[in-house]
Amino acid sequence: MSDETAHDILLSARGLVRDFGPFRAVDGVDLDVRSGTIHSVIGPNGAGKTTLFRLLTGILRPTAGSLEFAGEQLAGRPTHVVARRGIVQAFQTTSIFPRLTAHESVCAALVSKHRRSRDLITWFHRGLAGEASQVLETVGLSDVADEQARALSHGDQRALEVALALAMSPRLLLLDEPTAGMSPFESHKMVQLVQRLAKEEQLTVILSEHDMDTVFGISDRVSVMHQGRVLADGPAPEVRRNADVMAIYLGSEA
Ligand SMILES: Nc1ncnc2c1ncn2[C@@H]1O[C@H](COP(=O)(O)OP(=O)(O)OP(=O)(O)O)[C@@H](O)[C@H]1O
Repeated sequence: MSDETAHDILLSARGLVRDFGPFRAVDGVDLDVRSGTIHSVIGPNGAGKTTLFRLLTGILRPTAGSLEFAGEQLAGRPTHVVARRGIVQAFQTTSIFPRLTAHESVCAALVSKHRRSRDLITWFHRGLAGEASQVLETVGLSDVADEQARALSHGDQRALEVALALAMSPRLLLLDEPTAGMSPFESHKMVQLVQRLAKEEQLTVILSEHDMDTVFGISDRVSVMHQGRVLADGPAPEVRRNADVMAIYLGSEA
């Protein structure tokens, strides 16, 4: 990767604000996310991370502020437009189609991307089937492609959620606590998957995560939120040494 590419800013938020009635959950957030990097947003419970993600994906409209993505202003645009531009969040969606197999689930996501009905003509279906298999291979689920989503292990269900997001061909993938509830082995696999997506698929990733070993093991850059604001922001090793950050975590984490 050239120096120039490494420093391309893919997403740039300025002064993002989100109020819920009189309460300001996100309070003037500036965020620059560089292309091809893994950027973590951390902070104690209630810091505003999930609300920030909802602003980035268009689920929530900002009360104020701007959001530029790949040179286009996206603040306030609806979520399907934001997704089509390339910002996609992996959600816990496997419960929606518990009886579909992993492969059928990804096919369904691809159908929705291609905006076709489920009654597909055969050639198109074959194309989708191949594409779905590739996506499952990318996330390491080829072996369980024909298992029902509800029968997969927790770790594999979370990998399937990533697969469903990848089916939308994102440029920027958002992951909210991707290792939550996982065993150490499953967490390790998820971390490897995220790293592979960034390196081999040239994806940019924003993730929110409570496990600090995961955060500092995986991230290029880290933004620390506290009470709706970004308190610290920079390369991961720098943020780790930041005394204010340490104080927040020592003060808030049990
Ligand atoms: N729809 C809403 N209506 C009112 N208040 C909300 C709403 N959504 C979030 N909040 C409040 O905004 C604050 C930030 O919440 P948010 O979920 O963004 O924090 P978080 O950093 O993601 O926390 P956690 O790590 O616990 O998920 C919290 O005080 C929360 O109660």
